[in-house]
Order: sequence, then structure tokens, then C-alpha cells
Amino acid sequence: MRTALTIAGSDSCAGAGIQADLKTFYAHGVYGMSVITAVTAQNTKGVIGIENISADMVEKQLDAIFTDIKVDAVKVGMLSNRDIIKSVSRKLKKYSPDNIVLDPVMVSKSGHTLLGPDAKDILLKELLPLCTIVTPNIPEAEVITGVTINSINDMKKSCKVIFEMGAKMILIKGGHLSTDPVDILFDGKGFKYFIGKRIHTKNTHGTGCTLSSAIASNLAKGYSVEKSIVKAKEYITIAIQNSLSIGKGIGPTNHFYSIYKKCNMLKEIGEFKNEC
Ligand SMILES: Nc1ncnc2c1ncn2[C@@H]1O[C@H](COP(=O)(O)OP(=O)(O)OP(=O)(O)O)[C@@H](O)[C@H]1O
Ligand SMILES: Cc1ncc(CO)c(N)n1
Repeated sequence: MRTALTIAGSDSCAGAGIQADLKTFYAHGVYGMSVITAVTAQNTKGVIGIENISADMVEKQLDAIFTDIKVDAVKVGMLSNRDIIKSVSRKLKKYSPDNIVLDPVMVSKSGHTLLGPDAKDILLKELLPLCTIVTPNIPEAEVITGVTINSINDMKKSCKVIFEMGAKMILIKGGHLSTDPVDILFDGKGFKYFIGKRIHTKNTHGTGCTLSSAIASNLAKGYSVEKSIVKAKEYITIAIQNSLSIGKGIGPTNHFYSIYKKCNMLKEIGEFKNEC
């Protein structure tokens, strides 16, 4: 079985973070593992508290996994501070896994800061160049580049700036656009567009985490970056279409329905046994 590792924060209501990533890995038939960087007390309404794990303990978790198990893909999510970013970068440099998806988590959907204000520079300098692909949403791309995004052209401009910063591939996600969401991929040569239909729901807690861990799952299974994004978009779309109105705020996406739908789809094309 292929394996994937998430390096991210815990979300107590399990819509985002480590919990969303592990659900996504499981749904893709990939063996999921986790390195926890922070524990958040969080629900659909917001973040009540954050306690960071020490950089030393983050390193120990990484050593525990990489000295024992082959990791086919890594997804990196919430990294709260400089020390944790340095530790993760050092260990990823050392163990050099084939596929690294960086979701540069900065602010939760409910508006809480998840990355320290002094940590952005080191994230871009140390970690960004090690990654196969980075997947900022629009506000994150704006913070990274200083370019305000109001249009597809602005998204393309930002992709180029992030490429110049040392990223190999950039996927700017369009969930925050007011139009239908368009995600844009840039590999330094050309652009690819992943065009979605906007699903009208308030329940989009954890969409970014789910998309990046779905991309990592597909990379772990050997798909190309582009194919991994196409398949991840199918997964997130079903998960948002069936998202859950639990809690009083921004509810989570629905992985169960995605597995169910996926299995049915695979049954129809005769791949049921291999994938589910
Ligand atoms: N309402 C929606 N309808 C259809 N697709 C959506 C919708 N919202 C987001 N998406 C898609 O979900 C994926 C995640 O994008 P989004 O911009 O929401 O990430 P994010 O802001 O990082 O999420 P989060 O911070 O909650 O983890 C993208 O592929 C985006 O196009
Ligand atoms: C732990 C965690 N990671 C990422 C996000 C993304 O919004 C979140 N809300 N919580």
C-alpha cells in the first residue's frame, strides 16, 4: 500500500488539519500518517486556543516515521512558528521524500491567524524550494507576493512571482473568488486552469486541507501533478456538494459521501476492487 504523511495542526472539530488529511488519505486507499505541529481548540465558529508542539518533538515525530517507513508523499499544513518551520525544512531536506505538497496555511476560514507574523519569510526561504507544489488560496497568495488579486490575470501574475521565489509548481485556489472557482497551475512554463462550478454553501471548513491532501494521495499513487489535481478537484467537489451543516458556523466537508460516490463511480468503470 502507498503511504502519505501529513505534517500539520490538529483541528478538534476535525473539519480541517490533521483530521481532514487522514480522512482524505483513507478515502484514497493510501496509508496515512501524521506529524502534529500544534493542537488547536477549534469548532465551526472559530479557534479558541492554540498550543504549539515543541520543534524538538516535531523533529522526533519526523525521525520516527522516516527512519522506519517509506513515505510516498508528504502534505505540509499548519506550521505556527519559525522553529517548527526550520525543523520541518531540515528534516525534509535530510529525508528528501519524492512528493511534497505545501499548503501555506496562514488564516483559518473563521479568520484566526495560524502562522506567526515573523514566520512567513522563513517558510518561503527554507521550505518553499523543497516542495513539489505549493497551494495558496487567494488571501495567502496576496500575503506571499504583495499582489492584490481581483481577477484571473492577478492570479497568474502572483503565480509568476511565487515561481521567482523558488517554487517549482504553484496552484492558486479560487475558492475565495466571487465567481465560479478557478484554480490556476503554473510550472514556470505555462498555465493550466481547473474550472469548477460554485457550490452555494457556507460549509467549506477544511476545503484547502482536503484538496492538498487529496493531491498528495494521488501523487503517492503515482499520478502526475496535473492528473493528481484533476482527481483531487473531483474529490473536493463531491465533499463540498455534500458538506455538513453540523455546528453553528462554517461546517465541514463530507468525506464519507466522497468515498461512497467514488466507490460507485469505480464500480461502474470496473475498478472497484483495486481502489476501494
Ligand atoms: N463554494 C465552492 N464551490 C466549489 N468549489 C469550491 C468552493 N469553495 C472552494 N472550492 C474549491 O475547493 C478547493 C479549496 O479552495 P479554497 O480556496 O476554499 O481553499 P482554502 O481557503 O485554503 O480552504 P481552508 O482554509 O478552509 O482550508 C479549491 O479547489 C476551490 O476551487
Ligand atoms: C489545524 C488547522 N489547519 C488548517 C486550517 C485551515 O483553515 C485550520 N482551520 N485548522
